[in-house]
Amino acid sequence: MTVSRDKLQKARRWVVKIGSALLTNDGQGLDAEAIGRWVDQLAALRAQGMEIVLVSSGAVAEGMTRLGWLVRPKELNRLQAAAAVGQMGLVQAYEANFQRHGTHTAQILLTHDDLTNRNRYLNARATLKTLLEMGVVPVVNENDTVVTDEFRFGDNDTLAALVANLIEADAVILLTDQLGLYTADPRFDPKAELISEARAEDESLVAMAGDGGKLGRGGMATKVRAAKLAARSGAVTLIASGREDNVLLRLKQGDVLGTLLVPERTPMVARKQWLAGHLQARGTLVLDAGAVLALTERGKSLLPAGVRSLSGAFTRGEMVLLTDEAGKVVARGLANYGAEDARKIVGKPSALISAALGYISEEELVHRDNLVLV
Ligand SMILES: Nc1ncnc2c1ncn2[C@@H]1O[C@H](COP(=O)(O)OP(=O)(O)O)[C@@H](O)[C@H]1O
Ligand SMILES: N[C@@H](CCC(=O)OP(=O)(O)O)C(=O)O
Repeated sequence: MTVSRDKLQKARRWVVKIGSALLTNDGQGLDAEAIGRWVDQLAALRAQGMEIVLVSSGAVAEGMTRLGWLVRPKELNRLQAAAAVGQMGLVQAYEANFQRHGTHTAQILLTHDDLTNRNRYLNARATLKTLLEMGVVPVVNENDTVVTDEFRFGDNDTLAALVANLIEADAVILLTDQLGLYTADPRFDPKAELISEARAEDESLVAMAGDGGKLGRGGMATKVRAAKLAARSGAVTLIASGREDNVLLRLKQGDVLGTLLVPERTPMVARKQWLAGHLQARGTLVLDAGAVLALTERGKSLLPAGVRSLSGAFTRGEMVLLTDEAGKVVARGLANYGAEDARKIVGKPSALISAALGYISEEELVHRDNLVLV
């Protein structure tokens, strides 16, 4: 197994996207049996301790089937109406199948606006992370009812990548109707060859990736672009056929399937750069001298014991500044506890967290992986 495949295998948080082309069996309505098989695999991955966010297309296609429309309408309002009808079928299918495994699902409908507006972005992030903590599988789609041409993702490959950025997923799995990315569109070029691995930022991929089929929106072009977006926060992207037997389980086992697109920098470096540049700090933790040294010299996580005081109104998962006692910022990082709970545990040894709060999430207040030195 290559080093990069190993990264995919070790990844704990996956965003799995199932495209229209695959879900709707070429316009014959939702492929109920296939959905059942993907859900079985996702439930098995969850049972192995993985966190899964599902991004599912298919609302417009399923709506068209339910309404008896044979041709995809051009008018936005009719497309939106079809999506609203079809979304019911989509969530019913996932809910019923996950119920067989005793797993709850949650419907999340997002627009481009939701991910550019700071408050909505943070709320979407906190909700998704809370659902994952509770063992729920979020089922995400674009909120087709309210989007306008300027503010739509348009394709769910982009949405999947932005969701991966949002929740710092380790990998994005794009399931489609081809075995992966070929050197040219295999529908038109019989000599096209499957690419097993490439850099997500490799510009030559753009020329190879063509448009989608009659149901899908973006084809491989949007998948290649999505891989580049996902790479910003360190996620690897895997494009594979959802029709391969047990494709998700085999990927997790390390089987070499599909096309893997890896960030140029190591995922951890990319993720830290993303953290550093992207999120606005919502609070400040003042560290004692020992904690400053542990972070800056020894590469450690921040424990509650090393914090003298804190300010701000941050919630779990939000960015905080870490300063020394003179007020100099030494690092930025994502807090494992919200301000209210953090106040109850600062200065205390980790062994006392559970007594102070009645629960324990993590023994670190800010984990090393979520921390960037300034
Ligand atoms: N270089 C390429 N390699 C593989 N498939 C390609 C390539 N260029 C274009 N395609 C087309 O992209 C389609 C998949 O994208 P799309 O139809 O949007 O599906 P989805 O709904 O799964 O996103 C394939 O059916 C294929 O014909
Ligand atoms: N929101 C749309 C999905 C758009 C779409 O088809 O995306 P894709 O599967 O990436 O080609 C729907 O549910 O129909």
